[in-house]
Amino acid sequence: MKTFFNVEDIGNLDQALAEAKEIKQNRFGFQKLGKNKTLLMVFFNNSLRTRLSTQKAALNLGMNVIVLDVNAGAWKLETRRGVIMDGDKSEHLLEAIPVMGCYCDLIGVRSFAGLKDRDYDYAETIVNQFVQYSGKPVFAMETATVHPLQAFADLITIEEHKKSKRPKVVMSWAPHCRALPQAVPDSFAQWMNAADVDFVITQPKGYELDPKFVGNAKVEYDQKKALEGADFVYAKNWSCPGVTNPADYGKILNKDMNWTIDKQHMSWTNDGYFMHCLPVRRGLIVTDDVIESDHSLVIPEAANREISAEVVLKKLLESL
Ligand SMILES: NCCC[C@H](NC(=O)CCC(=O)O)C(=O)O
Ligand SMILES: NC(=O)OP(=O)(O)O
Repeated sequence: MKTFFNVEDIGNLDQALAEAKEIKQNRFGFQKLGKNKTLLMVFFNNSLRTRLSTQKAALNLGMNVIVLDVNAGAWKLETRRGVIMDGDKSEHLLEAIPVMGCYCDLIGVRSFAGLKDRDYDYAETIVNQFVQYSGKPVFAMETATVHPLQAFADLITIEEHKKSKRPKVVMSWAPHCRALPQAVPDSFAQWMNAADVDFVITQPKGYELDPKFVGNAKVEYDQKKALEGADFVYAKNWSCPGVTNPADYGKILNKDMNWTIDKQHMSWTNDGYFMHCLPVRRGLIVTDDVIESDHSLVIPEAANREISAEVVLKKLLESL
């Protein structure tokens, strides 16, 4: 595996899940693979889980790890080409990327959508420059449109908790006070479409995700109908993806608190589990009683981030 952005990159999904199970039982079994290899993690945005779990996974594999927080100590980076750099940006991304590539063997990049220019975000402009100019394998730690380490960890968690061969998984939009990217729901949809689950997306009108991620998923605008019989409820906010109206890209169109996942919402499910990638805003996305209940999987999901990252790093190391 030379890059990790989409579900296809991991190869056969059943095999990847089997590998995750094996690694979970023996996380230090491949220490030789990472010896004298360096992972560079580049963060343009905040992180708790991705930062810690990916670093832990690399250490499990015997790797060395360097972390760069671009906004805390590095030179401010210019990303546009053809500009006179007489502002506050001291260095161009086109020099910074190959320089970063000199010091490592693998690069993880976190660079969220700016939510201002849909074409710029959906072309994955920043991360593709890392792929093109770093000379090293690059993987997503949440980019403008994908967060595959999260989706893979979520799938592992569903596999561990499912009570039927083909569970019903419902991804529900929920309200939020800030405009959030679509990377988490995009990737979750992509991975659920590839997995052996009955997948439904529910959202208010105007929040339709990009068709390339929705694929053949069922879209149900009535949240109650969608949640009926659900085995897993995957809550997430996202801002307007601008599919039906490009001018609305990145906007908050709706803050309807009837979409907040509370006890009543969970009572419509098949004794379902609650899931969220975290960080989560209580009172907006989910109520305290639901996230604290014994049917909340938010901590096991976060724990499985170490496992998804280890499988991915192992595959990238094997291809060096
Ligand atoms: N990596 C997990 C989610 C990251 C991001 N959430 C956020 O920015 C939440 C910030 C806040 O609640 O203020 C998102 O939705 O893509
Ligand atoms: N779920 C997730 O990616 O969390 P962080 O943003 O804290 O890394």
